[in-house]
Amino acid sequence: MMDTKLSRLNTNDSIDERDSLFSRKASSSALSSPTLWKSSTKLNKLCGLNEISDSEALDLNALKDALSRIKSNNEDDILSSANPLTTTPQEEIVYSKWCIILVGLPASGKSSIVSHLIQQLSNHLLNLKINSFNAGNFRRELTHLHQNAKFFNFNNKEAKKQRDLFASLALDHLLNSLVNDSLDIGIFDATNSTLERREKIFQSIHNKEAKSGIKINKLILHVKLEDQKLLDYNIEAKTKNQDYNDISHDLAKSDFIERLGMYKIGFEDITQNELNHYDCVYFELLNSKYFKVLEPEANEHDDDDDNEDDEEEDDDDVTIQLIQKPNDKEDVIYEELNDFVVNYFHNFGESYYQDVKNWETKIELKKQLKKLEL
Ligand SMILES: Nc1ncnc2c1ncn2[C@@H]1O[C@H](COP(=O)(O)OP(=O)(O)OP(=O)(O)O)[C@@H](O)[C@H]1O
Ligand SMILES: O=P(O)(O)OC[C@H]1O[C@](O)(CO)[C@@H](O)[C@@H]1O
Repeated sequence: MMDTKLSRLNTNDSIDERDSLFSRKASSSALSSPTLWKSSTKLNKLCGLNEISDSEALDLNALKDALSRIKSNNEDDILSSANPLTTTPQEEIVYSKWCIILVGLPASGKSSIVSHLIQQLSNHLLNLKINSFNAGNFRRELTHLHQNAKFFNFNNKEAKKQRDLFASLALDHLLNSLVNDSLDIGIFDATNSTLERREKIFQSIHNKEAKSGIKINKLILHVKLEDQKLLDYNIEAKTKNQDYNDISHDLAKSDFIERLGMYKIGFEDITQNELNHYDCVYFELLNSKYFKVLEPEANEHDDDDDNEDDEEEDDDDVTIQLIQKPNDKEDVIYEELNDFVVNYFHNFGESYYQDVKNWETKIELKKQLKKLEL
């Protein structure tokens, strides 16, 4: 293990990516066309927050139909949420293929970090084809309705089936894009909260590699949030996302907190033992500030072997922790990914912390004003 000081990259763009992935409206397509769903009467009744309290069954056949449409329609890019993919044939560069699997509770910052990742890598790697595939966007686009917190209850078997289906639609779309070479890096943005889900993901990637003969590098990016102030800010931002259009702020907030509670109960943390079964790199980003990097070779080491002195966090001057120094890989994408996580705080996290601070100050001022008015 070794400690390293973070260093600033030249690119220090100011960022306000709040809800950028959610506010990007998907382009029109067969999938988003309302006519596809006209026959599904159940869908019309599904989970309006103000209307009904529980999740009802989705028409799974209609969704499977949607899946086959995705498979047969490659230019259908509705639900991926990044930059347009452009390449100039004469300048075409051959990159290795990567699937980045996000793991993390709702509002931990996954989608925000994904948009930062896309921004940085697109800036640094010429003609890189990178895109994110968000399971929540598939849910929203395919149902056009608000799912309330009950939909995220892990004991709700029907809802779980549906969530798994939306996730598999997103993953399928991602993997197809990788093997048909319309994509170099596919980012799978979902909570991916359970061991069962993660095993399915790795199995799907394995099957796709076997069928296509194309090597897909795998990376888990585990986004953790343990700072209550940051979480409060994120939850506030979440009340403005597409799940809560036309819902009052207070109702949206309490519903999202309930949703988060469901996920906290159902979430299965990634263990060393689990990682040992996957051939993947593992990055962890805690509070958008501290990180860990684990490479497959290092996965056999037990965490307990780590020297406790090395694990001290220095809040004033950001210290990062490397479980193992990454090998000198020649893969330019690997280098960039590593650079992204190592320098995340200086390039992106710092301005996010500033936003949170400003928000807190605003709230404090409002409180003081209210007191004066009384
Ligand atoms: N690292 C970050 N940088 C900037 N803003 C952030 C960051 N993390 C969280 N936020 C803020 O918190 C909000 C919620 O975070 P985000 O949507 O990225 O979480 P998420 O883990 O993708 O949530 P979900 O799983 O519910 O979709 C964002 O809209 C943004 O305002
Ligand atoms: O299928 P999973 O892993 O629960 O993740 C997808 C879900 O996560 C969320 O982002 C949680 O807020 C939802 O928008 C989405 O439906």
